[in-house]
Amino acid sequence: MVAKIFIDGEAGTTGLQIRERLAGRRDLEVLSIAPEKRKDQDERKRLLNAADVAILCLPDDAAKESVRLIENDTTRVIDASTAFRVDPDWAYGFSEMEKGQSEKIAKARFVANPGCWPQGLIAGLRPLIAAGLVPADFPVIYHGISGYSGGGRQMIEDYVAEGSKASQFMPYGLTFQHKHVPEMTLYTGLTREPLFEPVVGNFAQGMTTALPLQLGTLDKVPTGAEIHAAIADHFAAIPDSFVRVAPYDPALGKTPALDPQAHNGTNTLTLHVFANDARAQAVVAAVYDNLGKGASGAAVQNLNLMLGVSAAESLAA
Ligand SMILES: NC(=O)C1=CN([C@@H]2O[C@H](COP(=O)(O)OP(=O)(O)OC[C@H]3O[C@@H](n4cnc5c(N)ncnc54)[C@H](OP(=O)(O)O)[C@@H]3O)[C@@H](O)[C@H]2O)C=CC1
Ligand SMILES: CC(=O)N[C@@H](CCC(=O)OP(=O)(O)O)C(=O)O
Repeated sequence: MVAKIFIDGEAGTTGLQIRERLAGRRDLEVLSIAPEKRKDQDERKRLLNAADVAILCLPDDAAKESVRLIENDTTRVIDASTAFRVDPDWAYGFSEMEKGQSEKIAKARFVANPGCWPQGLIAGLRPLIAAGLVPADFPVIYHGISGYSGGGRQMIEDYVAEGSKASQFMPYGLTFQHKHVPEMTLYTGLTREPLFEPVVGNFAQGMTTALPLQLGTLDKVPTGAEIHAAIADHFAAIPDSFVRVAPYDPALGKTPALDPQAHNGTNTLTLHVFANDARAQAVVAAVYDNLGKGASGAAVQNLNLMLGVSAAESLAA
């Protein structure tokens, strides 16, 4: 069977990248909307209801509207927005988050694709809380730098227009109420909200995030090797994982592998552990493409799970 896919918001940053990733797939038919009708409710409704899977690449309010426009019981949905990420009726689309998550996604009718920023934190912290190395009420600080495509079409246009005059390093969200905080809290297993300090850089695509850990206040201070082992063991047990864990090297003080653009164009997320046991300090860093594993790559990974297509098959399709 050839599955019909409709990308609502196909002309936007995330939608375009999904289209590119699906180009050449013979197991799918992409239902396209005429550019002049892309905000026409009747035409979107027709296509949403004709699709086997609708992928929503829209602002939150428009994504909620698309879900309301689906009148049948069959169209399945992957939503790239923030609208449904902590909704218990939606499966969270980070398949490597825990054993069994990919099966939940495969069976789900509604899948909320994860936010770009939350994935680096969930990937690095959830295994540490689950292993009891870091308590659930730990005062977590999480920060990182993202390429400007993370801000969508408008931010891309602004940065391109300003060119080299645009800020190289622009911290934002300094009221600490970023829309990703609820999702970060829920899926890491934290009982206290993390302090999140994001930065946009003057480059288009890619991100590096960091979770610094001041471990000296804990009754039992985990070593860097224990932190690395908990994370590596978690991902080793996940089939078809796109999350890699770099080998642990306590002597490594700096590494070009932390370049935010290192994984651009891929669906890979790599975790790195750095630690100084004598100082009871560690950092878990993540490198990935905000438009890859952070958005469109994850959406295609989830689509493949929902259609029962393996990653290898999808490349061959
Ligand atoms: N960029 C990123 O790194 C990531 C983005 N996301 C999320 O994915 C979603 C899409 O983001 P992104 O692709 O960056 O955003 P863009 O602004 O690049 O694209 C959004 C698209 O939706 C269209 N659109 C807006 N309102 C409507 C509407 N009412 N009906 C139909 N189409 C509409 C826009 O058209 P027009 O431009 O003409 O207004 C545009 O084509 C957002 O919810 C975002 O938060 C998730 C993960 C990462
Ligand atoms: C650089 C930049 O502005 N990034 C966006 C996040 C992009 C993203 O992936 O957020 P969603 O998944 O929720 O869309 C932001 O911080 O709001």
